[in-house]
Amino acid sequence: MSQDAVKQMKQAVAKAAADRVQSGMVVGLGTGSTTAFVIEFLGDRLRNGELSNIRGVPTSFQASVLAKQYGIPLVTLDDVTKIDVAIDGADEVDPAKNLIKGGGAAHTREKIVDSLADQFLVVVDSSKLVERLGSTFPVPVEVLPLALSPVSRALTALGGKPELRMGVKKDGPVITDQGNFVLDVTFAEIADAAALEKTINNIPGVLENGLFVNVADVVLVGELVEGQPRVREVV
Ligand SMILES: O=C(CO)[C@H](O)[C@H](O)COP(=O)(O)O
Repeated sequence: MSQDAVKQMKQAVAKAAADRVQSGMVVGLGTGSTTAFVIEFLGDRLRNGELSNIRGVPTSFQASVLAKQYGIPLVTLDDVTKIDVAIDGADEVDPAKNLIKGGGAAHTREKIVDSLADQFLVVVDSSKLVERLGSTFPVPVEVLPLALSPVSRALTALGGKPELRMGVKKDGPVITDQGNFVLDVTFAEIADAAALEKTINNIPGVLENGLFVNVADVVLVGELVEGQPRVREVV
């Protein structure tokens, strides 16, 4: 599929999600290329007066920068007791709306914000839909640097193949917004994603992993039908 086709799907689903936000809402702002369009469309709606008084809770440095650029006031988790909706992307979505996230190394903050929201709305293009989690994307695991070796051994003992995520346009490993490393862990098969999510998080030195089981409420999918962008909801 061409880059342009993927962009059209991402823009269509981002617009549909941004259109669901109402004035006065506190909105969790996800990370990635699809949510970048969501933030842009929210900014458009604020600017043209369609929307007012929203506040954003960013899930990453990227989301903060974009929100400031598009005029969305930001708050922290100390400032609000309620997030009305969180809008975030995903790397894989299974038929039960379970996810793998963390392609942008932001899954730790994303899981906090997305889990707190009254509604967690996932925005993906159709290439992200899979029958089984782990079939196209490894499980990202954020790890404290000092625990890299023992955590890698523990993940290998679980049947995974951990690989330290390396930077692009940077020598050395990716450093998360919290100052940690990311291990991308490939599993031959993930039979029980809920159990694996808990097991990985129980390894000392692991901050969070990218399995999001029973967190998503709504999944919107951007697709191209006969060359035209269309959005549908996973039911
Ligand atoms: O989990 C994420 C970042 O940690 C992203 O939401 C995920 O990688 C999807 O990104 P994109 O919208 O660019 O495809």
